[in-house]
Amino acid sequence: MPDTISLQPIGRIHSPFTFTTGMPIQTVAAADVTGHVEVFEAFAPGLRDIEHFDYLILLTHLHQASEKLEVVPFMDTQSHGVFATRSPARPNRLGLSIVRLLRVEGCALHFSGNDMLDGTPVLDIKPYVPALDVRQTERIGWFQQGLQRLPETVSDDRMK
Ligand SMILES: C[S@@+](CC[C@H](N)C(=O)[O-])C[C@H]1O[C@@H](n2cnc3c(N)ncnc32)[C@H](O)[C@@H]1O
Repeated sequence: MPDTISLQPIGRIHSPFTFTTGMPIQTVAAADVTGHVEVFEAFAPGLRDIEHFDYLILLTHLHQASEKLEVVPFMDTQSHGVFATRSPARPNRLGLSIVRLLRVEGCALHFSGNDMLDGTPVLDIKPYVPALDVRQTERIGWFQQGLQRLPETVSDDRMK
């Protein structure tokens, strides 16, 4: 296995958020906040048929985050191992945002549900398919309590 893997962004996020402080922490809590993915021209053929999906999974590089192994998540006051959280500060700084596709204009994918900074590099886009992506589960760890905070929690700069 290689020690490092180099990835090429396929696009970038256009978002109203230029600072992490005060912005939404998850797309599900920011359903009214719009943005768009600018897909770079070289990747345009990969967009064929994408307009037939309501939701997309955006895999992003949260480029302004730091890399941590233990964090106090936005929705908790206790520290957790980063892999038990959705913290942006993590090895490789990968983000996963499920967004609602509003319309496609050329290489621009307009969406609602936005928890990404302006300029966030996009590494991949996948269609969200409930039959593949949804599981019923009761065991959600510390989120069992933490999710109660989701509606009123916004980001701060602790992940820098
Ligand atoms: C908690 S993460 C969740 C991201 C994604 N929904 C996930 O679960 O992987 C969302 C937060 O990441 C931070 N963030 C968003 N875009 C970023 C970027 N490009 N660089 C650094 N931090 C970013 C903001 O603090 C935002 O509130």
